[in-house]
Amino acid sequence: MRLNGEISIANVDDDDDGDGERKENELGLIRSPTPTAPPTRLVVGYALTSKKRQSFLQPKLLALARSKGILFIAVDVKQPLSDQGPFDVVLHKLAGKEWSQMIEDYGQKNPNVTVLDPPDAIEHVNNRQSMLEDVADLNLPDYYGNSVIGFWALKLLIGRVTVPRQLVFTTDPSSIPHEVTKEGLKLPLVAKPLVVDGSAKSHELFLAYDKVSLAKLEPPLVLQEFVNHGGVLFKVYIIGEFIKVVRRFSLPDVCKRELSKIAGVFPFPRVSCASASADGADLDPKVAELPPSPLLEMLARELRLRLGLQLFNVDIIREYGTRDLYYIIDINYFPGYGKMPDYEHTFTEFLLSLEQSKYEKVLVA
Ligand SMILES: O=P(O)(O)O[C@H]1[C@H](O)[C@@H](OP(=O)(O)O)[C@H](OP(=O)(O)O)[C@@H](OP(=O)(O)O)[C@H]1O
Ligand SMILES: Nc1ncnc2c1ncn2[C@@H]1O[C@H](COP(=O)(O)OP(=O)(O)O)[C@@H](O)[C@H]1O
Ligand SMILES: [Mg+2]
Ligand SMILES: [Mg+2]
Repeated sequence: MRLNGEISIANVDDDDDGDGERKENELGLIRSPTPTAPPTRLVVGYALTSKKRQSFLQPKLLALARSKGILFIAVDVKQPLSDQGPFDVVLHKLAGKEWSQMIEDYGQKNPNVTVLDPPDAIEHVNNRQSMLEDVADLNLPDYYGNSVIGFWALKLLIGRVTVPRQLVFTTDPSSIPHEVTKEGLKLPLVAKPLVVDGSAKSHELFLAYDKVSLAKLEPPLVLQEFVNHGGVLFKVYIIGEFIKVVRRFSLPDVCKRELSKIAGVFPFPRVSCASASADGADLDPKVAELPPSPLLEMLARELRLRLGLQLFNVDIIREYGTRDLYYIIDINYFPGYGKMPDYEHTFTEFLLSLEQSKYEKVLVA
């Protein structure tokens, strides 16, 4: 922590590419980007892809953070982390074992630095099988004090959360039709690459209308039952204890008639990723109604603890025709926060809360 801003020295040449981010000088000292900048309270090192830097490190975030004494500094992934900084927080989303190992070692050697988030926790949600295991295991009665009354009150008041049935295939696509029949998975099915590695390919999904065509798919993949949900999904952004839910357009429902007439597997575009939000759209109120806040709060809290992550979002759909049956279909580490309304305020507050909790720990110790 730099409550006194003791290592700041003024140098207007600091921000040499004009992006508002702070740079280090040759001595590794951190300098204020403008002579009037407030004292440095928190130094955040970031290791992000250029796509992520563009979408996340927007000028409005950098400017607000700077006004609160938070500095963002690019990590040089080719140099040892311990030779850089010093950082209070390291924010990262990069693929690869080498980086994971580097950040893991750094976190262990520097327990005072907050690494957002631990690489093993990220790896867990980068696999479409393990990402949903924690949801499937959520024990709602336990959460509400193990009482039968609590369980029913919860179900009636705020709804049920589950995951679609799914199977994993790692080899031999020719066995898929038989396995799907044996396990009684219902058509249509969504085929998703097993591992999410940030590549476009890991988001190439298919909708399968018949079993025979499933043999054409390329493992490793998961096959997940498609759940009709009225074409709208809820993206629940989590930043520490903060939650924000938005509506996004999703795939349209598939009716029985359509299913009986069509055969094949069809790629579909990343509908829900489009920045066009469904929030202002003229939607059926039953489809548009947001999941109840207590449900989202419970889910976010429980998942944050179970997953060991502070930065993630969850894609939730509500089964069409039900008022309260929710399915979690996807969990993303460090998602596109840049599309979240007011993200710059939320993220800045979050970073300051990390500083505050460190400060409180020091006082207690
Ligand atoms: O999986 P869905 O629900 O579509 O959400 C995606 C994933 O989190 C992407 O991460 P990844 O590709 O690692 O899975 C992320 O891309 P980046 O992290 O590469 O930016 C997208 O950010 P935006 O493209 O900013 O929306 C976000 O919308
Ligand atoms: N089981 C499902 N039922 C209905 N629609 C689904 C299901 N799984 C995925 N979708 C649709 O496909 C989109 C992409 O799937 P998702 O699992 O979120 O993958 P990605 O990680 O690429 O976003 C979702 O936003 C939703 O529109
Ligand atoms: Mg998704
Ligand atoms: Mg995803």
